[in-house]
Amino acid sequence: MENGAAQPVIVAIDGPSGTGKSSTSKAVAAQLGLSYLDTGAQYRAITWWMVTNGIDIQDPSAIAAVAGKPEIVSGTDPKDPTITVDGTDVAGPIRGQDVTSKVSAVSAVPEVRARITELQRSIAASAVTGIVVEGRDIGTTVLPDADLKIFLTASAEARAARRSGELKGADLHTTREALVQRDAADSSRKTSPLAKAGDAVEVDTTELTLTQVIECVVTLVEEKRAGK
Ligand SMILES: Nc1ncnc2c1ncn2[C@@H]1O[C@H](COP(=O)(O)OP(=O)(O)O)[C@@H](O)[C@H]1O
Ligand SMILES: Nc1ccn([C@@H]2O[C@H](COP(=O)(O)OP(=O)(O)O)[C@@H](O)[C@H]2O)c(=O)n1
Repeated sequence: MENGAAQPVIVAIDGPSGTGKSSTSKAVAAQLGLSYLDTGAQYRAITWWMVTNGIDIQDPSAIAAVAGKPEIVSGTDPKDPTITVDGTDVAGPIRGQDVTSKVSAVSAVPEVRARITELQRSIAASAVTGIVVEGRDIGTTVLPDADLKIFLTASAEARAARRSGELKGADLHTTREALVQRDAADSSRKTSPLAKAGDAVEVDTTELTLTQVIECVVTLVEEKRAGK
């Protein structure tokens, strides 16, 4: 389109846990009038369903056999993102320790990834003004043609401190160990591991405030839109 009629803009934000993906993505999307998709919430939601239905998390073939069953719906308003499974609001339970400790095993199963990836692509394709999609494999696998790809990083210490702050004073060492372990599992799985796309812009957020990270990403999106 020419003369200012904006094309939908697709922004992929990837990175390990606690680098600021969710906070940054929501703020950038709200500021720019874009939709927002938290793909981690979708993997957490399918994990919640597996746990609730007594599926053996150690058995990839058992997970694969039922991967198509739960209906996962994501609300993409950055000011009020929602997530339901078969009509039940699971926004609270998916953040619990039980789901967090099992999500890497469930999300490593190729049938789970195929199902969720298809859902993510259809949500992105239907975003009228565009969308900010955050996760682990968005730039590499889900939306390889995204207009802008960002890869957020931060030291394990900074990420653990941020997370234990959220978990109301959870032990820093335990939080750090769990986080590093989950990153290792996510980075080493065979199917679309956590990885930086070759054409992604890497932003180390260790020494940046959240406001600085948001400003940085908004500027990058605006530069892209201006055709720089
Ligand atoms: N640059 C930053 N500096 C300090 N705290 C941050 C920064 N970015 C995010 N946070 C805080 O760290 C926590 C984790 O951020 P979040 O956006 O959920 O990360 P992710 O989605 O990558 O796991 C949140 O409490 C958030 O407010
Ligand atoms: N695109 C994605 C997003 C999340 N995930 C999985 O989902 C888990 C939870 O993601 P999340 O974004 O909610 O995690 P946090 O960064 O919030 O801790 C990750 O640890 C991955 O196992 C994935 O495999 N691919």
